[in-house]
Amino acid sequence: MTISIWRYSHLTLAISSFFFILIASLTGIVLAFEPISKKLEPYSIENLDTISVSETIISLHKKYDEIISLEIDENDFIKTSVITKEGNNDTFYVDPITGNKLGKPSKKKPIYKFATNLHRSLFLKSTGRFIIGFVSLLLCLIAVSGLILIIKRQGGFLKLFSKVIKENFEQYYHIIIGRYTLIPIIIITVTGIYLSLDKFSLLPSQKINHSIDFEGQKKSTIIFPENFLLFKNTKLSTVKSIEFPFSEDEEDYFLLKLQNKELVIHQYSGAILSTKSTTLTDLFLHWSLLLHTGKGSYIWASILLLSCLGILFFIYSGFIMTFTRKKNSIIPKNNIKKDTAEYVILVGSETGTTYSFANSLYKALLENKQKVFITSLNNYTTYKNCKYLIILTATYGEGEAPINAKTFLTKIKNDAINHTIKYAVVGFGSMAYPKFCEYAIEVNQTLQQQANYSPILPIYKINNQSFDAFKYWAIELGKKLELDLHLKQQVFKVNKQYKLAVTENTNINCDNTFLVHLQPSKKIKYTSGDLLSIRPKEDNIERLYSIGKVNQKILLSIKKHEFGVCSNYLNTLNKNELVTASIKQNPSFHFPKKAKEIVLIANGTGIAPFLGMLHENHKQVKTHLFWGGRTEKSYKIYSKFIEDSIEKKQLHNLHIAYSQENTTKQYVQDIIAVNEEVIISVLKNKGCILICGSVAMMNATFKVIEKITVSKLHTPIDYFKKSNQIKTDCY
Ligand SMILES: Cc1cc2nc3c(=O)[nH]c(=O)nc-3n(C[C@H](O)[C@H](O)[C@H](O)COP(=O)(O)O)c2cc1C
Repeated sequence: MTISIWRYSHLTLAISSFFFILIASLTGIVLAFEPISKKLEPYSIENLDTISVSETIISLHKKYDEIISLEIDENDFIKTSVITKEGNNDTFYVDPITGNKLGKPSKKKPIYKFATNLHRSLFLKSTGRFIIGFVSLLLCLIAVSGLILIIKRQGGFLKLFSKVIKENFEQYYHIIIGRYTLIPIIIITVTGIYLSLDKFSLLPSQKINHSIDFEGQKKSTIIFPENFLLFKNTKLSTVKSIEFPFSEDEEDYFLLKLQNKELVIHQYSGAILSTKSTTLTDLFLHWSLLLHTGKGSYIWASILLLSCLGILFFIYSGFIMTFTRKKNSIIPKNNIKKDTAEYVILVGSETGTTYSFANSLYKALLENKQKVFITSLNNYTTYKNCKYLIILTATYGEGEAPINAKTFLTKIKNDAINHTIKYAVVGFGSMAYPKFCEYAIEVNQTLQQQANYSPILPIYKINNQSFDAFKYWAIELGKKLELDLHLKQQVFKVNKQYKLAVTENTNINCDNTFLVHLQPSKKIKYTSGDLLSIRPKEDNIERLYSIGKVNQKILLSIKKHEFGVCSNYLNTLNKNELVTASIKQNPSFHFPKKAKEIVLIANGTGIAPFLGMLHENHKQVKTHLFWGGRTEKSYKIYSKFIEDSIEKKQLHNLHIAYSQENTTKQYVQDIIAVNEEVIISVLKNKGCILICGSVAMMNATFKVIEKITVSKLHTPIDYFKKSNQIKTDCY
């Protein structure tokens, strides 16, 4: 079964029961406080396993005329009903050793009464009870389908608790909280269903019937109850309740309810007249009540409370995820028939973002007066006049097709075309996954093997939905097609914008690189490794720069590109000029707080976040920096930051590779290979490796590290990536 069937079921169940689940969780939160507050009352009796029923009867008889009943609840409070020496009926919590009255049982507070009624039956009596029971079942199914989704997403049951790749806040915490609340939620729902079945008398009969033969009983000598052997040997910890004989009639008896059985006891001889074990139905009912309500345990009640809060978060995050997916997945309405189109855009998407890219390409082609048809990959069919097939697709699971592309490969393999079609494939994926853009690669390979298909451009892979990268690809496509493809980004959400003043802007060096120092106009939260998002007025396209935090200022290292709108804009800024930008938190690329040894690897401008991290390495954690640049002059621009860190013992080893300095070119991966002992020691000692810079450098570095981990640590590099010991921020 595909992930999407489970996702569909999860979503449908959640939407259909959302309102009732919301009420049940809100009231559940209120009700969870009841057992907690009860537990805080001062009536709990300790060491019930050392006090016998006899001792209790003796002490109560000393103080009161008659005992009617004794009850021990889940909080170890002992409630008794007595007739006092003054002849009055009284019910209170009692101390079994002294017989002293401890306090009166309090009445249920109105808020709890209200919440209980709403929680149990929505104030609708039997109909409400039925709805709530049914909703418990739905919630249980939602939890189970959620579990299956997580297992599928993580790549198997054993990886259930392995690292979750963060796509966005809602998705990430939906999974993280889901993993921890899953078992309590299943317990809440199963016990809820059981309690409902009981209310509708759908459980096997649970009444215990004692049959007592009083005729067969001999007239016995009178023994006082406190001297009954059974009462002497029975400790209060095993007792649920005792009903005392109502009158002196010999046919009136003691009814002793223990945790696992019920006994009828002759009131004069102490003989056991009948014993019946508690039925399984009764036992389950008892446990269902305790587990569903949290009675008797404030730890469990607190877990129930947190689970209800978790459910509220699932409602919120589920809603946001669905809404975003729906908003992203809008395919424009085609205004021509499929067989008229010369351009066909096929989209493979699961959560919808690829559609927004496809839409901007579709609009750009329309603006160029081209005949375009757009649809999803699964809808692929014949296109009579198609000259160009453009495929934009995401990758899911472990390198698999997204939901709306599952049938595409089979279809295209079985479809012979009799005219030439030029094609281009763009893969959307994330480098955080081992099989980066794998499905797009498969699509591209399949097209390569099909007769009559020829590529316009080689496959192009986009990491983390970079619109910049897509725009660049569109320019290349435009050149081939002799069209001006001006893509406009759909902007959904712009983070909070801040004004930053330029405090320093260096001259460009031999590599066209410069440093900008920016001072936020008010206090904002950021750290080295976070990203600064700038949208220049010219094109409003977001550019992301990795931040180094140095002396409470933002340090950016930027390479000026000849036609780069943003890099040229930043390069022309003078001191005190203001830049408008926002911060994108990037917690997966912060300086590790706990690692004992750290390796930082960068090339070119990728060093910027590391300059900040070294500057803030106040604990002087052992740190090695590997940097690759072109020449010694390239290094100059960073030297004062690095030398300062070495002096302050915030950087312990520096390794530099120059690619243009000597006759033999040296790259950062080469100096890593000759310093393999550093990599081994860091990975072995649960240290961390951070890589920042170009994707080409990252891939070359991965190859070298993989060789080291396999040969020296007998572990594939993926293990360290998944355990977060290797982190990247590459572009
Ligand atoms: C559960 C899950 C699995 C993913 N697996 C991969 C993968 O194996 N390879 C990859 O490159 N990207 C993977 N991605 C990233 C998506 O392909 C990427 O975020 C893409 O831009 C999403 O596009 P969409 O919103 O159109 O579905 C995965 C994302 C998720 C949520």
